[in-house]
Amino acid sequence: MSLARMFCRLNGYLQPKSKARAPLVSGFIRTQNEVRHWQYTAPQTTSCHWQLQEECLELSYGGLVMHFAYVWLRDHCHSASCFNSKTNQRNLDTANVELNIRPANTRVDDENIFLTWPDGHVTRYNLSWLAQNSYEGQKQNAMQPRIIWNSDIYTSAKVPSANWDKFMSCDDELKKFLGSFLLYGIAFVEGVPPTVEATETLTQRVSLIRETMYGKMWNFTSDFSRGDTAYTKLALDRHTDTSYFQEPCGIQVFHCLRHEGTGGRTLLVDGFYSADKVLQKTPKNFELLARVPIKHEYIENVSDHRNHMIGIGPVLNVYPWNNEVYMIRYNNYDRAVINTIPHDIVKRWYVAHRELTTELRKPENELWVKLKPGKVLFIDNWRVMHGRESFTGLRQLCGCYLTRDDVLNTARSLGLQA
Ligand SMILES: C[N+](C)(C)CCCC[C@H](N)C(=O)O
Ligand SMILES: O=C(O)CCC(=O)C(=O)O
Ligand SMILES: [Fe+2]
Repeated sequence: MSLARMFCRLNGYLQPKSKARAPLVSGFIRTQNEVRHWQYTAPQTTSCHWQLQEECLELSYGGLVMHFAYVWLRDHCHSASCFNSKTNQRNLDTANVELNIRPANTRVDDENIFLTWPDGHVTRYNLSWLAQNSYEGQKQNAMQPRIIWNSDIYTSAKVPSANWDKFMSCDDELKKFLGSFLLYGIAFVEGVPPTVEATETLTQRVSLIRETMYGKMWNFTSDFSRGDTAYTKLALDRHTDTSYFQEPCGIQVFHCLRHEGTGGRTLLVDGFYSADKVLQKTPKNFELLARVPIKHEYIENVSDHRNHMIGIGPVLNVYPWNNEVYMIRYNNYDRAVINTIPHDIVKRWYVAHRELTTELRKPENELWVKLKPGKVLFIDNWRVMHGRESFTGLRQLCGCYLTRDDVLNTARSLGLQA
């Protein structure tokens, strides 16, 4: 199949199937149930048929017809000399594999297929392993299960908060917490002691903390101690943080330790939900937001703090192979001068940006919460936008950023798909 056709196929399956899908979940982002439906299940039968074709091995097993390129098969040999099963690393030098290699001999037993290569080396492939790792068995499983939400969807899901004691002592509580975090992009823990230390202890159960120029744990008020509007009492419109990093921080944690005054509620908006709306309504605007590179910038010059950060990338970051949005950079405060695209595209980009903003600002998409001492909020900063209402009085907010890979690692170690 040509590469162009492959992308066509992938994109085809991303097209919103407006009639077929459940109304409250996304078309291009599949729901947990749909994913379950697609997941590879263990074969009912062990019978296997194979055929050596010109370029590949055709294998039919467990209800799947699969194709494996010979060079792929040689590269994926897990014999002791080709693969170190202690480190799970490849020993074989792929560059030494003859690109047109073909097996000289083939045999099967109940669970395996054995290929003998021209130099006499024998590879054993477990049939279930092949099925699980085949393109045909894997392709529909590539997306992260997630439920995109507006305020109603999230509220009626009644996602329970985790409880501090259980969270710290019981892996199952952590697993439930991370499960809902992965699905919704936000999750809460309640009953946490209102201190920076407890907040740090809590987050370290989930991940390594990502240290930035704001420090490791931060604890701030409206004292303008840093050159950023976050350190004032002003309202902040919905945004993602650290859009000025080449890799924006994956997760943000907030714990309001104190507030003696009014206002200061936190606003949360699922960016993936709005991106999906743009994709459904005006695909060409989605395309512009996904292709036009935009700079974000953080220039700070106060007392000891001298920082100049630049991050460049589209507002909607999509995987090129399936067009799935995996990260949004949306911060109108920190967006830098646009000088890398010609004026006619600039105008079209503003139109697209306006459509996304209109979606993000629809009141039905806004989830408002008042953070209180004891209630810790985790936000997927690649997906869910946050903002705040202006406030009066003393308000102290602590928190940190987390490294995304470590959060996902913890989720996987507990048996979640991440
Ligand atoms: C969270 N903390 C107060 C430490 C930093 C705030 C960073 C604010 C910046 N404008 C941004 O959106 O990234
Ligand atoms: O004060 C708040 O609630 C949040 C401010 C903010 O956007 C941030 O610190 O990233
Ligand atoms: Fe922020």
